[in-house]
Amino acid sequence: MNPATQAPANGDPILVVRDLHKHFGGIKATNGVNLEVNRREIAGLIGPNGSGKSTLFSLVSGTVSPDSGQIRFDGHEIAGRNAHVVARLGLARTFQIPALFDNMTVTENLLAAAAQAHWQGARERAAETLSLLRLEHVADNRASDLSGGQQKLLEFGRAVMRQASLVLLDEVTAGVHPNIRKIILEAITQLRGRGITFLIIEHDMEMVRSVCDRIIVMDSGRVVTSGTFNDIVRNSEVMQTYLGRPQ
Ligand SMILES: Nc1ncnc2c1ncn2[C@@H]1O[C@H](COP(=O)(O)OP(=O)(O)OP(=O)(O)O)[C@@H](O)[C@H]1O
Repeated sequence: MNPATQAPANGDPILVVRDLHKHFGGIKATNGVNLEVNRREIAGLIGPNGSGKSTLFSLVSGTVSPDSGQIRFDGHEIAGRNAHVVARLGLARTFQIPALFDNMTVTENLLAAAAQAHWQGARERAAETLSLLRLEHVADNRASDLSGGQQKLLEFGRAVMRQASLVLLDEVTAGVHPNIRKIILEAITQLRGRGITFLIIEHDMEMVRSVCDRIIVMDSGRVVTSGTFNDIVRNSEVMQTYLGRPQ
């Protein structure tokens, strides 16, 4: 059985995005995005390169301000709010290129993430996170000495340390060894069991199939459809849009 189906989403949206626009010069990076993510859902966000997925993450997490539109997170209107405010409300994101403190150890990187959010119980949580992500053996290594895959694990761990209710993962398994990908997939499923919601940008359709309850498809700055993996695969127009262009 697909472990991702053990804790179904309950239909209560934690994130609602309405008519979200952002342009960079003449490029409409998001051009009227509408989407919802339900509590405890693992939602996949797919689409061709340049379709606006990372920009959407930046708009939702507050590192970029929208030109117009609404973003409602856990009952709060957050469009244009500062990233620190959004993080404090319980939203965490990872970046495609891990944003680590290179000269600090793995444990220190985890503790630093907690210091930015919830310090209480941070040492215990760091130990749990090291165990969840099988990073105990490198706990005292500097982040810069880790492999690329381990750095991705640590980036994920830093999001976990923030005790967020919604975690946005930007290609967290891209280019990692299959063993590390398995650790990440198991951790996502386990954390969802504890009530955390995930929105995941992912190009790897096998990863999407194995972990996501629902897939949201973007193209040219808009959401074009959403559905289960089987719905999406059956939709030949979407598959052509997604697979018919260079990735
Ligand atoms: N800071 C920026 N300045 C100028 N253009 C930008 C900026 N950020 C994004 N864009 C442009 O906006 C469009 C959407 O980019 P975005 O990175 O959101 O797409 P994406 O779907 O995440 O792509 P990928 O899968 O390659 O990461 C692209 O044309 C991109 O070049």
